[in-house]
Amino acid sequence: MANRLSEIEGWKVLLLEAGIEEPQVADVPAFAPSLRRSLIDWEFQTQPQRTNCRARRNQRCIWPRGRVMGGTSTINYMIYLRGAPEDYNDWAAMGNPGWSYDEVLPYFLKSEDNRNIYNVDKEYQGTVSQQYHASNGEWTVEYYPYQDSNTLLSLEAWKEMGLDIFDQNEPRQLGAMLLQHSSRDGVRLSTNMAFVEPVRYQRKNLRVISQAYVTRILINPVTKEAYGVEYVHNNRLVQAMAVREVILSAGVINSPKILMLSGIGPKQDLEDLNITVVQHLPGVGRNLHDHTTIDGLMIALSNLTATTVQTEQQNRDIFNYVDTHRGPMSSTGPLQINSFVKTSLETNPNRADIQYSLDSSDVGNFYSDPILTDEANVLPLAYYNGLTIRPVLLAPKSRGWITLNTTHPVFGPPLIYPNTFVEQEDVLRMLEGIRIGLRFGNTKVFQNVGAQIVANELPACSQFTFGTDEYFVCIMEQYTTTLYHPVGTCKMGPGKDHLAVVDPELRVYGIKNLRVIDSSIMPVTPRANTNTATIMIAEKGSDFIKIKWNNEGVHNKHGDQGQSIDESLNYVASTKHNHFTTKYSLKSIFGRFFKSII
Ligand SMILES: Cc1cc2nc3c(=O)[nH]c(=O)nc-3n(C[C@H](O)[C@H](O)[C@H](O)COP(=O)(O)OP(=O)(O)OC[C@H]3O[C@@H](n4cnc5c(N)ncnc54)[C@H](O)[C@@H]3O)c2cc1C
Repeated sequence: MANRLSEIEGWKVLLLEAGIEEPQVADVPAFAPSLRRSLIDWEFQTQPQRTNCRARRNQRCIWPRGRVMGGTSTINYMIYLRGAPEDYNDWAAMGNPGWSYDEVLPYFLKSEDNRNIYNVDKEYQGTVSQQYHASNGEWTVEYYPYQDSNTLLSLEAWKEMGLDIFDQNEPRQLGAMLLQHSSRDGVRLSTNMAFVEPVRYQRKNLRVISQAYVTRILINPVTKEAYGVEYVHNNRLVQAMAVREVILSAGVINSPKILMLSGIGPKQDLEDLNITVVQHLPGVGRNLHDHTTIDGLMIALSNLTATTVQTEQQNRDIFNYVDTHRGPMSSTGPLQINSFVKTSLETNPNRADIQYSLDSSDVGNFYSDPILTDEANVLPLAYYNGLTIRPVLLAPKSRGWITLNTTHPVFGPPLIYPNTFVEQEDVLRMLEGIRIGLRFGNTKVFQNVGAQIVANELPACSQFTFGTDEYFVCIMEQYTTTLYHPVGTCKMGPGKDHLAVVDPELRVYGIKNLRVIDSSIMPVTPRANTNTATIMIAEKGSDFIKIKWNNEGVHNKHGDQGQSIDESLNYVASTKHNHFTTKYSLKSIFGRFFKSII
């Protein structure tokens, strides 16, 4: 958004980010898990519920979100998948003109800088049509430079299961592939590095303030016009005035939170907290859904393919990565293999309802303490002796909600009620997904290298026998986890949809000059990882703004106050990254990483 809007020289753009500058440690693909629960994570947690996360500490699942320049794209796993055409055709059919697949495809292509465009084609024997990829955008997409033997075996195992191998960023979905990622030459490429950094110090009309914590949007209660933002920076409460628009892109948890703090949301909830209601919108914080999965389905690898190595070798790999951006650190291990399958509950014959994600694991650690292992999963993805098979619920029926924390509504985390597995249909789909996952783990490909499914019962489900439906239903309730793709809390929809928060041009209902543009607007989650769709939404959203203001011009109703940035702000721009600015610091990363980040 910041990049696209500051293309217009006559506009001033102020980007406020609560988190710090992007640390260099986030660059390293294999370190992705250790960014969770660090200084650059909001560290949200779900509220205890009967149907999910029961074995987790205090019955709460962790829900990481990036609190850093680049947001969650700086801590995610970089998988580049867009979803199926039907996902977007569904959005359009729900009353959102302009959002069908044919209409959003150009916006996917606009950002894309595919560095393997011809390889993608070759890899899949010429099945990839060039119309589905582009290489002129800012956002680099590539194969990681490194694939270990388990990664390649996993693809073979899916083939043995009868899945076709092809590029799943073309319209077809059911099958498997070696994924491309949002990285450039083996280094993470966040939205910050792709879109903000290249123009940040080049364009005078773009100002970026990190560590600026937005507390509310300023709205005239009479005219219901948004005219600015209030935020805390350097322990001072500051107001920035907007001449044209305020754009909220605080993500699926904090966008609804900031709306509610600004008097926009379910009337009763706001009144309970003595917040003056500016606009009653019952959908704010509702429609929360996610790509849920489980722990506890694991393949133990034999010495033939386990990648665990001595510390000396790890150090060599790190030095090698620093020098070359190659080797085990330059990838996310077996997570590079994706597959989409359908269960018998999916009525559309061409549509996937389960995705499989294959996570590097340490079998001994996991079975000695599955909870702590999940929370403290800081080992690089490159070294493992187990593969966790995660069947992912792509089209969940259950819907949860988010509301303000009554004791600390402004600076405390909002309350997250995910409602995972409340709907029986979700449980049944997951059960089938687990059974397909077991077949995958038992393929000849894995048997031939001495790998096998671990049939140990996890502690909270030890009253059941591994392999029974009862056991797996128990696993769902106790060892729930997620791919961390929550969406939907500021739903886009037509006016007649009582849960809609924004219209199809992403304008907040009932409020002038205020849009929400992030993953929270997705009415239904795409059946794929959500980052690529979020960037598409930002591309499309910025065009809405350009079209509106280029047609209407600016009518500054705020007189002298109407500056896009409060110029009285005594702000000194930081041009340095706070962490790991030298090669040396990366080389000693194991020693220093935890002290500096966590
Ligand atoms: C561990 C993990 C792995 C993932 N892996 C993948 C993957 O491989 N592929 C994929 O496609 N998707 C993945 N995702 C999901 C994907 O990254 C997100 O869906 C996407 O980044 C969401 O973008 P967003 O703009 O909606 O929100 P965010 O990226 O979260 O951006 C919101 C921004 O607003 C800031 N903010 C919030 N509140 C305030 C405030 N009060 N004041 C100022 N600033 C504020 C935040 O700090 C943040 O920078 C993953 C997510 C996680 C957590």
